[in-house]
Amino acid sequence: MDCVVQNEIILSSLKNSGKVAVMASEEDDAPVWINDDGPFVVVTDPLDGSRNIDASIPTGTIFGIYRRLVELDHLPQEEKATLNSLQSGAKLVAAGYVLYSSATILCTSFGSGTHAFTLDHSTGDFIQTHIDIKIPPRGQIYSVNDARYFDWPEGLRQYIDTVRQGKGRYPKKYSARYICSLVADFHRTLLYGGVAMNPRNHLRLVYEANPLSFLVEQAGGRGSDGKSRILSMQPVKLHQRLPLFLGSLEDMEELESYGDVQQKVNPGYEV
Ligand SMILES: O=P(O)(O)OC[C@H]1O[C@](O)(COP(=O)(O)O)[C@@H](O)[C@@H]1O
Repeated sequence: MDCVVQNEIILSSLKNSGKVAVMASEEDDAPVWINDDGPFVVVTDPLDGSRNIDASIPTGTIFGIYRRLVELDHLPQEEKATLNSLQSGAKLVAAGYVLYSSATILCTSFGSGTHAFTLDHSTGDFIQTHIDIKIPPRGQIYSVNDARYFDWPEGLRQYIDTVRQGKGRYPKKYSARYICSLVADFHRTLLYGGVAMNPRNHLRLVYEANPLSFLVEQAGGRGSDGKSRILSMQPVKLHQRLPLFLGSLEDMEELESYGDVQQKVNPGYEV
């Protein structure tokens, strides 16, 4: 499986559903208009963490669902496809991800809690295994690529140095976990608590940050760019990138209290 094939599979399923007006994918430069009468708009990162595939490290699919904006129906196709896909995360009606790991897990929210389902390979059904997930208010894990430590701003360095030593608001030493596969790092954070972050302008607002922020908020946590709530942002470009911090409420509050946590230096690491 690769990103291109996965993108095609998702597009073809959405076409067959008859329910989708437009699909915007991280893999495509522009959104694809599917059906004038489709009530929904789908944004997706079809295969996140794809650099991990050859090493059999977990990967995932992320998606968000909006209603089609009928007031835009009169516009040319290209324009309405883009504007429908640029809705603020506050307007999501559903979001989710599929984690491909030791189990295949579909985690989703329709706006009343976050729930997870595990694939039963013998029947092909997804069985509800995690009802109304609540992220612990405080975790003891931080998840970040800390090879970038010397490119971080002072606030972020101080935060990590502090929790590592157990000198923060929670008087225990934190542990580091970083799979470098956003869905997997997020899934662990949702279940165990703590904070998962990528402080540089790397992850996408539309395809990654909004859907995962919706899920974490529905589970009682917070998604921010280090300063502001992700779901309150108005995307201006489809492939807009930003720093992303997702996690337990208390950990997020503590992290944001350091103020200066967004990495400004972004040399474009080639790994
Ligand atoms: O190189 P970094 O900053 O650690 O970024 C790793 C992150 O990038 C991703 O691989 C996504 O990047 P791509 O969209 O370029 O594949 C995430 O899965 C992962 O969390």
